[in-house]
Amino acid sequence: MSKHIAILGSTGSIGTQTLEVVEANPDEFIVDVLTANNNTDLLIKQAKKFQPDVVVIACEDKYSQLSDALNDLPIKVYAGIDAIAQVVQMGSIDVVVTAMVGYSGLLPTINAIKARKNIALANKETLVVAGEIIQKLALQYGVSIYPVDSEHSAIFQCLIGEFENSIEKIYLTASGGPFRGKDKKFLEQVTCSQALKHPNWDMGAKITIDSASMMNKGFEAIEAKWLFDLRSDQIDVIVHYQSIVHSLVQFQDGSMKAQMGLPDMKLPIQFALTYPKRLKTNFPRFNFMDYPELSFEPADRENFKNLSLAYEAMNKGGNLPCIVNAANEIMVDAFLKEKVGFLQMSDIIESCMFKADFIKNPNYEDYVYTDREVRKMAYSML
Ligand SMILES: NC(=O)C1=CN([C@@H]2O[C@H](COP(=O)(O)OP(=O)(O)OC[C@H]3O[C@@H](n4cnc5c(N)ncnc54)[C@H](OP(=O)(O)O)[C@@H]3O)[C@@H](O)[C@H]2O)C=CC1
Ligand SMILES: CC(=O)[C@@H](O)[C@H](O)COP(=O)(O)O
Ligand SMILES: [Mn+2]
Repeated sequence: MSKHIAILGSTGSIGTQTLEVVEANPDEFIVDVLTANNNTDLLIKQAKKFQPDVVVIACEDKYSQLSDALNDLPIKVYAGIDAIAQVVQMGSIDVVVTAMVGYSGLLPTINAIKARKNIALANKETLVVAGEIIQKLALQYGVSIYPVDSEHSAIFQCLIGEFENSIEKIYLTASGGPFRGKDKKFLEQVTCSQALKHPNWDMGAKITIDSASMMNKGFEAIEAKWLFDLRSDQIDVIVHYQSIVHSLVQFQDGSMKAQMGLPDMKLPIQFALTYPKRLKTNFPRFNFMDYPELSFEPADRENFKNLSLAYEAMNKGGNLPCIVNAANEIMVDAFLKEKVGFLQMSDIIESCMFKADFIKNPNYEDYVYTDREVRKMAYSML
């Protein structure tokens, strides 16, 4: 039977690759919902091709352009962020792919879980901000959260067939980004266009900057804590610049399992949608002779302070990861607009961690409050 899917953020890097997976497997999937923020042109093309029941554009000014373009088709058109948070509850949907970027993914994910939809989770910020709430809800509503992020998909794949939680530790691999091996003197001068050149992955702008600053790996550590129920001392980061080993699990008997392959998000996306089934693909295969050496080195937490800040937030818990996320979203946006330097991003995030109200046991409203206040605070420090 075909799976009915909703893709939140269908016009982005993960969203478009999800649609490539759908197109290659027409018997497996039916697209019920597509959403975007602003990009009406692409959303219209996708709607005409995949004929979903519903499309939503977050930016309300774009509503008439979208609805005019689709008015001869049996597609319902809505606009606004509230509409995105509502459509995930549609009865027909089996799985929601959270491919929106940033904090905007949180409420739709909560609503989808409460409507008993399984989640293919790309939006790591959801777990960074509110991992505890998400995991509690998933348990309460009997929902599965399948990781899309390549490292977490790797760990998930390594855990198949392991029936007891016998994980000693996991190693998240990091490419090191475009500035691997560089010192503070160099990092002080780097530009936005240099930071946007990821060595191995073609991704949206926000995660590409996070990879360059190593905040991405810090967020992935927090994401792993919640997905796999680990303590922070069980989560290590190792730099592996080729991005072939996507992550490793070390078990209590000393055995280690890794998942490998060429860097291509279509595999983790597809597996998140088909688990436990593996579909035949024509994705390019890894050839050992193209990579006679794979290298591993420790992460540089001195020059890339964001990694330490994220671990500090994970260790202290409460709303501190939410504080880091909100400050980071403002900083990445400012860096992309050339309003802040590369190293200043970490300094301002650290100041926000120090100054913002700490809440030990936050509820959803506390996260909303924290996100709003820290955005203002970070913005005022630019
Ligand atoms: N790209 C990758 O390879 C990977 C991405 N991820 C994670 O997946 C998520 C998506 O990343 P990526 O695809 O790279 O991002 P992109 O920037 O490429 O795409 C983001 C998508 O979300 C939409 N969007 C952006 N802001 C909002 C908003 N406020 N409300 C509603 N929709 C919004 C965009 O619409 P529009 O096009 O109209 O702006 C677009 O469809 C992130 O959380 C990222 O960390 C994880 C692992 C790998
Ligand atoms: C593809 C993916 O999962 C990204 O999160 C990737 O891991 C980013 O690369 P870095 O290892 O440089 O952060
Ligand atoms: Mn990743």
